[in-house]
Amino acid sequence: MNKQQAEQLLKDSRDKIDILDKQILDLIVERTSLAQDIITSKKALGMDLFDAQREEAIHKKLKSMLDEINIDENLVLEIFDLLATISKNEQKKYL
Ligand SMILES: O=C(O)C(=O)C[C@]1(C(=O)O)C=C[C@@H](O)C=C1
Repeated sequence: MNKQQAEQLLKDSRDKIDILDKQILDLIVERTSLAQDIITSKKALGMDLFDAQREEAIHKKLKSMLDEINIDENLVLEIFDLLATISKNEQKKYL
């Protein structure tokens, strides 16, 4: 690969990352927007905001999906734990 090809490949890759980052952000916003309905339901059902069983089930599901995928499982789980934290912080606004 020559220098020009390498520069083009880097640019193309970064352009794709920019598109994916936008999609990821949109999905985070969409996931977080469910918080109000979730906490409204939980209040009506007398449930706590934190649901350890549900978070454990999400971990289990993710681990199984990551079985065939060669990326760091613990780091991916950390990302999803952060998503749950964002949701919990959002839910707290409606307590
Ligand atoms: O499913 C719920 O009960 C939620 O509140 C959502 C969610 C999540 O973001 O995945 C957040 C907090 C709970 O502890 C469990 C899961």
